[in-house]
Amino acid sequence: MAVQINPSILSADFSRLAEEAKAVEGADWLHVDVMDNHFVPNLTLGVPVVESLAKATDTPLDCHLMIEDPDRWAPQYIEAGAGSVTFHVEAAAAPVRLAREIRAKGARASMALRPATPIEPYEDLLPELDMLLIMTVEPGFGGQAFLDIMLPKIRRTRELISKHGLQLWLQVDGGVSASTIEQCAEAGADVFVAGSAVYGADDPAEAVRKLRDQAAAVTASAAWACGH
Ligand SMILES: O=C(CO)[C@H](O)[C@H](O)COP(=O)(O)O
Ligand SMILES: [Fe+2]
Repeated sequence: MAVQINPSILSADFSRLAEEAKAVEGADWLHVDVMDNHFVPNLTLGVPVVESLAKATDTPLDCHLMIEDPDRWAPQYIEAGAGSVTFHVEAAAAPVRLAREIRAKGARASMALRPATPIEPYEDLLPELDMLLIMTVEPGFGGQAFLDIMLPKIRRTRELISKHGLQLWLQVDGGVSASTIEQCAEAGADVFVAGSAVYGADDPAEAVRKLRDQAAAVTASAAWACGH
């Protein structure tokens, strides 16, 4: 699979969401951070905004649910138009059932790990997923510094994906920029969320293209990507 860049609208101007979504058309997915002020100490947007965004852009929506009780809420985001739904394993009561339900409703099922959550206990769940998200900041806010202590976890996860011959995508989110994307790609990530690095740029669409070129150049010669 080619590398993918998913701009995060968390760093966009929320009073102009439709325009901001259009400004990154050409990106692979639009990353939508849903926060409930319980799972994380911040509040963003919910189902009605996702429904409006889905109508305002042709870019598919990658909804990152940083909420309690995703088992209850995830299906509503699919009905609102999300093409991919990520729940946090720390918040899910029944992650296998939830992943199966997301897939059954026609969306891509994705599971996220906070920085302190290891991948190893979840090895057997990987075939149930279309994407795994490794957070490279503590979830809750855009514009934080990239946690390079997450690089070994990205590497170990890529090894597990290869060991089981899986096709799932490996996404990183938090502090991804021109200075950090190459390390993530080298470690094995192939889907990159970028908020401030895209919406903080003068030309967001150009920022997406540059990040994609940078990641693709690394992936082309990365050991993990041979035959990818
Ligand atoms: O999930 C998130 C924060 O919890 C955001 O997707 C992430 O922080 C993107 O912003 P930036 O690229 O500026 O770090
Ligand atoms: Fe996110």
